[in-house]
Amino acid sequence: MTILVTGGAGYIGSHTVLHLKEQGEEVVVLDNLSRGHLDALFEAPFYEGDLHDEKLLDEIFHTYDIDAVIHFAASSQVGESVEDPLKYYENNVIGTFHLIRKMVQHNVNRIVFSSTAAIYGDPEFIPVGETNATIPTNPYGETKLAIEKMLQWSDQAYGLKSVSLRYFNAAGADPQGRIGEDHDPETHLIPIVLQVALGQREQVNIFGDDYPTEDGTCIRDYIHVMDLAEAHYLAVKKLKETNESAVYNLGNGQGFSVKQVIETCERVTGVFIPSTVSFRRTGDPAVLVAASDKARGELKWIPQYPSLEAIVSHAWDWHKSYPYGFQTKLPT
Ligand SMILES: NC(=O)c1ccc[n+]([C@@H]2O[C@H](COP(=O)([O-])OP(=O)(O)OC[C@H]3O[C@@H](n4cnc5c(N)ncnc54)[C@H](O)[C@@H]3O)[C@@H](O)[C@H]2O)c1
Ligand SMILES: O=c1ccn([C@@H]2O[C@H](COP(=O)(O)OP(=O)(O)O[C@H]3O[C@H](CO)[C@@H](O)[C@H](O)[C@H]3O)[C@@H](O)[C@H]2O)c(=O)[nH]1
Repeated sequence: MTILVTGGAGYIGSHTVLHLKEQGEEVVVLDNLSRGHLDALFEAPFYEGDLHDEKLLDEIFHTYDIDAVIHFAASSQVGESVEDPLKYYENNVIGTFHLIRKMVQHNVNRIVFSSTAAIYGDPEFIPVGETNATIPTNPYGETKLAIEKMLQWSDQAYGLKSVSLRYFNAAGADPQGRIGEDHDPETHLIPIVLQVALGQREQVNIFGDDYPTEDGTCIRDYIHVMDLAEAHYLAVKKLKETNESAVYNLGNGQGFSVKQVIETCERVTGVFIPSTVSFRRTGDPAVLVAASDKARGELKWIPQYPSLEAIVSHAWDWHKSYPYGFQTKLPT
């Protein structure tokens, strides 16, 4: 297959590109490098450009016979989306609109879309199944939900088949240490805690300890980035086999509080992690834990690295080798 990966120089995208290449698939990458890194890419044809650039999309779809698109390119920070919602509507909703319009015009009719647990908002039932109500608590989740709906209507109208993968919290790194998570600024919990372990930050700021959870801090379901990569591969194959649209949650089904994540990082790194408690971050739901039985059953998806220790330990290996990101690999 030839697969166009948008956002393929980003964190989850680059791990998926690596996995697809290892499975022998052809990959073409489109990324505007606003958050991605050339160093994260493995020998794939690369277009530096934007989803909004329809001429560039025409060029890609003319040049390659694309079997499917895996669409990661987006803005994806919950806090930023609350502060600047229009950025999220522009980059996520309008950006995807251009992509879908060009796919329809060029008769490319399979897409795997990066959706998110954030579309559920503060779920009534835990673990959250795909049929739970979708009431986002932040603009980021709203834009992802709008895209899911755009995809559903595009299936009905144009026969565009999609799999929306609602992932919970991506974490970890390539177990062989070739690539990892490099965001500047970093906003995700695990890399921030590891930056404290590396001595790059003085402490972790815990966003609220007055949530209705056992220790008062937010609970999330952390899923290894390579397990997400495999789920994308399985989703593309399923789309090709069945030609049916679907929606799947992707998580481990186990929740960890912010404090438990910090404790796990202390165990893995052997370093004491100082922390302080501040106000809640607006838009954060208290608990997000996935029911992923549907993906396990229909995609035959079996996460290989479900333990938080393994996830943190792969992330730690990468951060130790590249303490300030891709530009700073230390000699081994
Ligand atoms: N990280 C998570 O925990 C998580 C969880 C659920 C869903 N997601 C979704 O998964 C996807 C990937 O997330 P990530 O953590 O790898 O993010 P990331 O920021 O590392 O990757 C996104 C990539 O898309 C590129 N990009 C952004 N806007 C673009 C545009 N308009 N045109 C071209 N390229 C553009 C960026 O340069 C970056 O390389 C996103 O859609 C995100 O919403 C992430
Ligand atoms: O310095 C920090 C950073 C985070 N947190 C907390 O840690 C948890 C995890 O936060 P973070 O790593 O920023 O992830 P989320 O905000 O849960 O969002 C991630 O996970 C979502 C799915 O659950 C995705 O949709 C988003 O794209 C992705 O960024 C949250 O409770 C935060 O409040 C802190 O307490 N301190």
